[in-house]
Amino acid sequence: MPFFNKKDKTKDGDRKVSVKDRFEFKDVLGTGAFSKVFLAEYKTDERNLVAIKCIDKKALKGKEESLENEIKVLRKLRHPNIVQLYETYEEKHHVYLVIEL
Ligand SMILES: Nc1ncnc2c1ncn2[C@@H]1O[C@H](COP(=O)(O)OP(=O)(O)OP(=O)(O)O)[C@@H](O)[C@H]1O
Repeated sequence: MPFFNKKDKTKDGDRKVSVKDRFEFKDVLGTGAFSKVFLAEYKTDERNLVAIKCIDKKALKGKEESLENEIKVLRKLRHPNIVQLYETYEEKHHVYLVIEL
């Protein structure tokens, strides 16, 4: 499932960087139908807080295309009233959307 673009496939040497390498997860901000949303902090910049939507791939089954479309649209949107999608990560069991707080 190509949920992330080339720019997001950050490599640290030969190892793909995981979302937990880059962010410290804090409180739960809310829950959605397929996801849990966490407050998180970039490990490299402690002042930089984001929301990370953690989507369970199992719960998503059959609706992957809708998520791909949502990601495509969110990547293009730039509007003061719409939270910006910064990065996406895909791991074995989850897709992570790093979103403006
Ligand atoms: N960028 C954000 N900043 C702060 N809180 C957020 C943010 N995104 C989501 N939340 C919180 O997490 C809750 C769930 O968000 P989510 O986007 O998953 O809702 P949903 O659209 O119902 O979910 P789903 O896409 O799984 O159907 C929201 O109601 C809100 O409280």
